[in-house]
Amino acid sequence: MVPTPITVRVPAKVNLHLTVGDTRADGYHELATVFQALSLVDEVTVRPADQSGIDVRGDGADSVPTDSGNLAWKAVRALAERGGRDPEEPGVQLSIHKGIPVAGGMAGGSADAAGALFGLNALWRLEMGRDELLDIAAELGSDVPFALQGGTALGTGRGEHLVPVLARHTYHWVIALDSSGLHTPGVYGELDRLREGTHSQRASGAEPLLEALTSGDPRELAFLLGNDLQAAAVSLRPHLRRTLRAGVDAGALAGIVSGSGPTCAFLCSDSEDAVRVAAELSGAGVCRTVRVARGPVPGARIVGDDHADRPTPPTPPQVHA
Ligand SMILES: C[C@](O)(CO)[C@H](O)COP(=O)(O)OP(=O)(O)OC[C@H]1O[C@@H](n2ccc(N)nc2=O)[C@H](O)[C@@H]1O
Ligand SMILES: Nc1ncnc2c1ncn2[C@@H]1O[C@H](COP(=O)(O)OP(=O)(O)OP(=O)(O)O)[C@@H](O)[C@H]1O
Repeated sequence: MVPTPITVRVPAKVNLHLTVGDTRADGYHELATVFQALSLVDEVTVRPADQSGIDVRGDGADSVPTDSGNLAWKAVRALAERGGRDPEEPGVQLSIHKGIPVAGGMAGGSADAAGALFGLNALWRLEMGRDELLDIAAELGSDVPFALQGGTALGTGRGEHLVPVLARHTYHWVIALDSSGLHTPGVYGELDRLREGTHSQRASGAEPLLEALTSGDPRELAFLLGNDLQAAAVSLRPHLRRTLRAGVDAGALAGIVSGSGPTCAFLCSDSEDAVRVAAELSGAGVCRTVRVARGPVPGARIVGDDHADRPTPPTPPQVHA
């Protein structure tokens, strides 16, 4: 019997808090970050095929590689290696539908890699558990483990060590997409450059923000959003200053550059406010387009299968019950 294709939905992320520490010997920066998964998603479909291939549709699809440079294809190879399979025998067709902006600082490539891992684990019946998938994910990129896990989580190391944060409340966001992407290593490099010879300001610890997440009051959270990479993204794209101001002028509680940017995320009081802010921001001419999103949402999950097929982990430790 030919296995049916499996489609996995995977969320974008925003860093509610991101402290960038020193550069490590391996070239990565030590991070302390709080991720939140948003309802802006990519869908990754995996199906057996005579010849392996990748097709990409949706927003920004033209700038996504369809060869071995695609992070989702690297995930196929990594999973095959770990599972003792030949990824070409039989082949795999990966179909990616992009809803997450490409090179936007919302971990779109990481989401696709997580989707490929999760989908193929099911398609190939490898039955790898959560920890093994997270381990492979971390080898692929710093943001990939969070795309698998979703929700809200504290990330340390280079961002790959996760502790889930229990956030019972839903937050409403407006996402402003820029006309072209930013290269993540370039943004870290710009931060290093800005910091050279200065005692630059670093975001303070994440504890107050974790505290605010337990209250569920978006006003408390808005006050504590912070991203060390924002200064670097704004330095590379000075017009982001105007975008950030326009979102707040439109009625958002606060605006922040998402990760390495250039996407900006605006926290709003409630869903109605988010729709109002999105409409006004869209008319302000400061970004390519806007989206409304909510968070937190779950990590990678098979479409049409909300309960089964997720590797069931032992309950992980949680910050702030
Ligand atoms: C900006 C964030 O999205 C915040 O969550 C992430 O730190 C980036 O994660 P990512 O895109 O998965 O990054 P990776 O693929 O692991 O690394 C890409 C490049 O970003 C820089 N990088 C990334 C993570 C980190 N902790 N320090 C770094 O300096 C390095 O130059 C690295 O070569
Ligand atoms: N599946 C993929 N989707 C998007 N881009 C990909 C993918 N695979 C490889 N890439 C390449 O990676 C680059 C960064 O893409 P991505 O959308 O992951 O950036 P990002 O969201 O800023 O990443 P992050 O927030 O994790 O730093 C793109 O310019 C593209 O060339």
